[in-house]
Amino acid sequence: MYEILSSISSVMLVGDSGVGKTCLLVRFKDGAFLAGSFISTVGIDFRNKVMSIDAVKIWDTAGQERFRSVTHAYYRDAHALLLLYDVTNKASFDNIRAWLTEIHEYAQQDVVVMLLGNKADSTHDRVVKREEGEKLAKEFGVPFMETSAKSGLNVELAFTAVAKELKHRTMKEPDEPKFQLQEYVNKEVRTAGCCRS
Ligand SMILES: Nc1nc2c(ncn2[C@@H]2O[C@H](COP(=O)(O)OP(=O)(O)OP(=O)(O)O)[C@@H](O)[C@H]2O)c(=O)[nH]1
Repeated sequence: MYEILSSISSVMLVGDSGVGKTCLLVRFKDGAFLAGSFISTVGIDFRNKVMSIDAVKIWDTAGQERFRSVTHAYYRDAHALLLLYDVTNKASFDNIRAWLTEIHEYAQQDVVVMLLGNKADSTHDRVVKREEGEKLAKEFGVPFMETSAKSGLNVELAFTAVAKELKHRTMKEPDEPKFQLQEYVNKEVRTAGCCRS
């Protein structure tokens, strides 16, 4: 147990309140969707999961502004950040720039950041196109995919991709080629409505 915990990667979920951070974590950890009433995270919470690639400790942060000072303290210990917006909420997408500024301010310089457009199952309520997410991610040089905590779309992939990147960084032989995170994501990603199993 100690060995697992000593090599554990720390992944933090960040983004506006209500974008689905807790649901994404629960979907990944337990394979279930938290339907029903929305209970906002207070401060910070975490769960551990042992994946085939590595063990990860996932920090679920509160999106509400009033808890921001609590979460700032945890940024520097994060190896990877999954930054979420909600495809049905334009403001959460517009706030991504502010989140990235905050990440640059508080997180480690070499932190792995991945942008996730969550709630991709909500076709009727969608207000942010996948292309807009792709464009923003390209602008900031971060990998991107859409996810759904409800359907499970790309949830495992989001965590697997960052875990692979982190593992590669620590285990890499000097002459080994760099792991191409975006290429891996592009190859593995599924789009909403797609029926591949
Ligand atoms: N349709 C749909 N609804 C989702 C999805 N993920 C989360 N939700 C719903 O969105 C609401 C907010 O989800 P949470 O996971 O609590 O949001 P959060 O980002 O953790 O919010 P804070 O804790 O306040 O920061 C809940 O009502 C969820 O049921 C998704 O992928 N699809």
